[in-house]
Parts: sequence; C-alpha cells; structure tokens
Amino acid sequence: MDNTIIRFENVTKSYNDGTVVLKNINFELERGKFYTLLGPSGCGKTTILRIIAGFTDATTGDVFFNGKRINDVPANERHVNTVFQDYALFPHLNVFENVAFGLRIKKVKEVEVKERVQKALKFVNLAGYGNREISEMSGGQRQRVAIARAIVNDPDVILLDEPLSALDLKLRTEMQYELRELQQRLGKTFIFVTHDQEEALAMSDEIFVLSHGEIKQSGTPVDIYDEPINRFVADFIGESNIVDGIMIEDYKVKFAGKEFECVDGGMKPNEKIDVVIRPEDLEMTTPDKGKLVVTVDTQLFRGVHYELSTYDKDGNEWLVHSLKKAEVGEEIGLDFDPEAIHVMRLNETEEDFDKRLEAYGDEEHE
Ligand SMILES: Nc1ncnc2c1ncn2[C@@H]1O[C@H](COP(=O)(O)OP(=O)(O)OP(=O)(O)O)[C@@H](O)[C@H]1O
Repeated sequence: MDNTIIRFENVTKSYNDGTVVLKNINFELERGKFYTLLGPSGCGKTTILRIIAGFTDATTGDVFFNGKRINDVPANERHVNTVFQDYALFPHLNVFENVAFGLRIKKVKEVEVKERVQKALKFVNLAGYGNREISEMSGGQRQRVAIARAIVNDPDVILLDEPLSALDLKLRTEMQYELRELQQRLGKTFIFVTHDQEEALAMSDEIFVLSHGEIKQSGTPVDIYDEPINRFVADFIGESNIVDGIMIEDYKVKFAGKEFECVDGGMKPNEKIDVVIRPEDLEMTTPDKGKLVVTVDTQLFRGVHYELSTYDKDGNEWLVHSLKKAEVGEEIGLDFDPEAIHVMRLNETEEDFDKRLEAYGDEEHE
C-alpha cells in the first residue's frame, strides 16, 4: 500500500507585492512519521504549514492528501490540526472546554465529547486537570492542552508551528522527549516547524532544511549531520569548519595550501569548492604528525570537551573539539581521516547532488 499521506508537487507561493516565499517545493511525507521543517526566520516554513492546513493557497503547484488533490478543499474539511506557537487557548474557558471546543462546533454528542476530551487529556498526562483555568496552568501544561485540543479531533496529521519556543530551555528539552514519545504512541504524522537545529536533530525521523523558500537538503538527522551537501546546511546544522578549496581530480582535494586524499568526486578538474570538516573529526596531535599545523588562539572548557579555536598559516580558522587540553599560543598538529573531509560544490542543490552521485557511482554515499 502507498504509505504517502501528503505530497507537494512543484509548489510555489508568491504575494502580490512580488515577494516569492516558496520557489519550487517537492516532497512526499509518509504516514506515522515525525517530520521537521527547519530553517532561519522567513525561509517559508510556516507558509508550508499554512498551505497544508488550507489557511493559504499555493500560487502554483499541487498539494495531495491521501492521493487526492486538495488545493481547493477548505481548511475545515482537511484532516489536519495545528498547534500554534502561542497555543491560541481561550483564556475564559477552562481546560476541558478548550479541548472540547472543536467538538462542540461540530455538534458532537455530550457523552462522546466527555469521553474524547478525557481520553485526549489522559494522552498528554493531564487527566484530572479539566476544571482548571488556563491561567492556573504552567507554560508546559498549556502546551499540552494545545496538543490535546489538536488530537481530540483524531486528525491524520498534526502540524506544530514552533510549539516549544515560548518555553525555557529545561522545559523545552523535556517537551521534546514528550512530544516525540506522544507522536510514537499516537502513530500519527507530525509536521514540526522550528529554527532550532538541535530540536530538529533530536526529534525527527526526517528533516527538511529550508533557506529562502527552497529545500536545501532533506534526510534523516544522521544523514544531514554527517553528510551535509552544501555550505548552507553544513553551516546551519551543528558546528563546521568551512574553507575554500580546489578539487584537483576525483578523490584529491587541495585546501590550506596542501593536497589531501578524500572520498568525493564527480566534479570538474580544478573546480573551486567548499571544504567542510566537523570540529569533532579533527584530532589534536604533535605538529610533526599533523596533516595541518595550527596555532591555538583560544580555548574554552565545554564540560565534555575542550573547544579550541586555532589558525593555520593561511589564516583559516579551525575549530577543534578535543578531550585533551592545549595551551593558548601553542603550535599543534591536526589529524583527520579522508572521510572527515566533506567536499561541496558551490551552491549545489539536492537534486544536482543526487544526479552527480549517480553519474560517478560513488559507493560511500549510496
Ligand atoms: N501576506 C504577505 N505578504 C507578503 N509577504 C509575506 C506575507 N506573509 C508572509 N510573507 C513573507 O513570507 C516569508 C516567509 O514567511 P514564513 O512565515 O513562512 O517564514 P518562517 O520560515 O516560518 O519564519 P519564522 O520562523 O520567522 O516564522 C517572509 O519573508 C514573510 O515576510
């Protein structure tokens, strides 16, 4: 059976004032998975959610739900519910009535309303809180009321627009676990919007990284972290060292004034590229054993590791995560594996990346 629940085909969105918000969005979302739309403010994440919910139209392109085109289906006939950033709870109604609100509009029978609201409240660990006023609930509890209000309608898809951003860090981390666990218990599709990369990596089955109305990369958190395919993603997700380089030929790259063996290919000879190495992939050693020789500029203790900011003789900065301590001003060597060198074509899209990989039959990435 086709497990796809939502499909976007060449979806664009622009406004009358000429603002282009979504350029050409294509994706397929499967039933029962946790998806995250991740990107900086203004990249179009919320617009995608609004198009799915039916609060705004795509300018061109098609949106499918369970295989049926839904561009013209009104919001209240779509099997989706949204949890908003500010929760949008009614302050004059108690917890029970907030959750019951949608059911009452649909004129569901009182016995059923009671049963469904209680079940939803139990699901979000708020059994027994029905009579509380919203003002008597903490931030995390209000969040859970908002989620209960979404799940009480038994939608196929739950849309969550930065739902954790109003919470303090500790509560946010707790809610990350809770939301993920809730999604797995419910077995529904969640589409979660955030600009927080740690949140995205921690919670998702699959992440779509967006910038300026385009998907820059999609994949599992591990794929996106370990194999960023362009500078934007490498920079946005986790910490990265990014330097200019030249791809001399397949599996041979030059940067910081030296040639190195790498595992990438499929580019033009002597093509200008971006080189990315993660700080945890750089190992501190003595200068004679290092592939690069750098000078330590600053050192911060981060609890698990030391974070060293270092410079090579060309002035490139290399951030290093090291379990060993160094001395500021000391010359050290940096060692790394060929696999740790990520070579990226300038501004390569996901589609072009896939085509290039296919063309040169790379085994490492397949
Ligand atoms: N009615 C409108 N007319 C013109 N431009 C609009 C309109 N609504 C939204 N935009 C623009 O669309 C772009 C994308 O907005 P969107 O809310 O989707 O971004 P976002 O990634 O969710 O950002 P944030 O994280 O700040 O909410 C923004 O540049 C915004 O200014």
